[in-house]
Amino acid sequence: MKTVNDLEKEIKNVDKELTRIDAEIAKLKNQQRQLHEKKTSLKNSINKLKSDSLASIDWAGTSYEWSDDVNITLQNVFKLESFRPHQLSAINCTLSGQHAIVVMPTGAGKSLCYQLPALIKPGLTIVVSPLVSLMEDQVRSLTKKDIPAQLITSNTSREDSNAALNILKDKNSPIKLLYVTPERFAKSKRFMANLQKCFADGRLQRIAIDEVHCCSQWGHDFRPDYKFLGILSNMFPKVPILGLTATATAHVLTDVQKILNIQGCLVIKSTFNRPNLFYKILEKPSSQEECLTILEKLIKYRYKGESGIVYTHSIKDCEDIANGLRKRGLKVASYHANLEADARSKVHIKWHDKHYQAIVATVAFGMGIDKPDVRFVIHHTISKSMENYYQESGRAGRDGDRAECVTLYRMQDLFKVSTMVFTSVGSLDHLYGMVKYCLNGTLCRRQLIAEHFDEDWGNADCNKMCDICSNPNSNVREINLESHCKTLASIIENADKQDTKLTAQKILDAWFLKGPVNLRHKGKEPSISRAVGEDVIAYLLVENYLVEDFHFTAYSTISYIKKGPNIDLVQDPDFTLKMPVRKYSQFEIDRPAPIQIETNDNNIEVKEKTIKKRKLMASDSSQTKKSKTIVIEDYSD
Ligand SMILES: Nc1ncnc2c1ncn2[C@@H]1O[C@H](COP(=O)(O)OP(=O)(O)OP(=O)(O)O)[C@@H](O)[C@H]1O
Repeated sequence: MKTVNDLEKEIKNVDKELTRIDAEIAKLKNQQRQLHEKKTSLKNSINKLKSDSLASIDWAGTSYEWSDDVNITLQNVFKLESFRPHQLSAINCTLSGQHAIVVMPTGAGKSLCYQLPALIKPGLTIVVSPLVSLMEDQVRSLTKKDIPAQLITSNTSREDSNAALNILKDKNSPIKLLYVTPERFAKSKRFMANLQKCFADGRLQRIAIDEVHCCSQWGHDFRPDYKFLGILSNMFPKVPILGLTATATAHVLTDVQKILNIQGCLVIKSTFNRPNLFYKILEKPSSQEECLTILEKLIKYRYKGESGIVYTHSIKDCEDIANGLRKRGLKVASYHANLEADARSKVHIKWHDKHYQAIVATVAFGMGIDKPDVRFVIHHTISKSMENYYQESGRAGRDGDRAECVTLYRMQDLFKVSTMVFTSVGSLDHLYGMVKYCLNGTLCRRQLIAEHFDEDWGNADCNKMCDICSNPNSNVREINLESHCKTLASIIENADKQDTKLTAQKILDAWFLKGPVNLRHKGKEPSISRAVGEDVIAYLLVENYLVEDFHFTAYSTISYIKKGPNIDLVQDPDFTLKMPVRKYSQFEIDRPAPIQIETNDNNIEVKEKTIKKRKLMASDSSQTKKSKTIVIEDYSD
């Protein structure tokens, strides 16, 4: 008979064995993980090789069997003289029946890559597009060119929708492009059945998927219904898929190919630099009235007679600002998600036709704004990421002429946005990327955008088209942050002891010896201005010396500030941290903006529009001299 001791000994041995097995399992799991990683990396390498081998083909050639037709269609139907970079490659590739993803910046001309091929061969091109306004715009502009195009949206009447669905079945239908939302694939069995019929009849020529990054959760605009599009490549073999996006991060592109099941396809990517856009950060005043004055002056004087967009953070802001500007005599309209689809369409059209000078919008006014002459995009509040900022500001200057992207920044807006986005994974990092762009006072703004897209543009690529490069001689003052960090940490610790949470404003108050006496810093008032103090707090947040701590109340979310993981570094005697102090460069909000783009060699690339204006000016002898000067400041408007 075994004793308790014997049994306990046995348990110990079993435990030992279990520990050994656990260790073995952990080791095997680790090996398994490594093998999975290796497999993924090998698959990626195969896809990359496939993609590279496709890329080695001369897609921009002009000796394809369809090349003559392509050229004639470009000139006679689209009334365009020549292709923009990568358009011809995308067209030849998709006409060859290859899957491809085209990555071009906003306004670079992605639509032509599927609109033109649609006219070259018989059959129908399906265009998947996420937004009704985008589809309406495109169908409107195609119809103007006598290109037969149709759309089916949730706003389409039952009758029109039936007619549109019949296009898929009708072998004699003249329609060349049919625009649908991704929801149509996911939710309408009738649509899918008709599409299968279209394929069986050999009429399904191509599937173009606009804003294809919406497939990926890593993209900035994930739409669950886009995932459903993954079935298309198997369901319709040999029908080329052409994905188009302005989102270029490698992660998103790989993910999109995987979801659409077109790994190893040709990826055509152009640079993201938009040389005609001038980037500028303006200091945002604290009161709405002062903000309105800035917007009023910009729209009335700097952008006199020009079209633009003012992006706002919320529907309330959007309405308030639009009303405020209207009271100041400006022709503007608001655009946001609470407006009926019909009202939104009307606003869009009236803006397009210059009845409204500017649209004051939330980000609901988004993809597919096909207005080439947008001369300004003003962000009244910062975007939630650099990716979003690039897309939103990129709606300016699609015609290639100079346009301006102005962002009004102040620290408080960081919290307006963070309290709205913090629940989604990675959103704070994205927002802090945007804040870094605004806080930057030394690096070319274009360079910061380039880094975001894994590109490298030298200063020459900017040509003084940002507020930093256009003002290169300003002396940059740096301030040491070590003692400020310590002060801010002690303010937070002191409040903690009193069970009080501090917002950034309260910390600023305590730091500048304002607000409740018990929370105030015990030392001297800092030698910097409160505006620089705001930048210091924002800087320490984005660099993880401070962190936001979100709390819900019944009506809102509050962002309190706590010490961050890096704050302990301050204890190290060798610790140093410097922040360049921003200096706002001169920017005349009440005089017309320049209208030309400078080239590398400091000559002026006089745009067609400028030449026309110059000709007008030359007829007035008193102006003739001015028209010949090198730095052209055009105030003729
Ligand atoms: N080859 C070309 N020559 C001159 N203009 C062109 C050419 N291709 C396109 N465009 C014009 O450029 C403008 C922008 O084109 P498009 O709407 O296709 O851009 P996009 O890349 O699709 O932008 P987004 O990402 O916002 O959808 C349009 O006004 C279009 O007519």
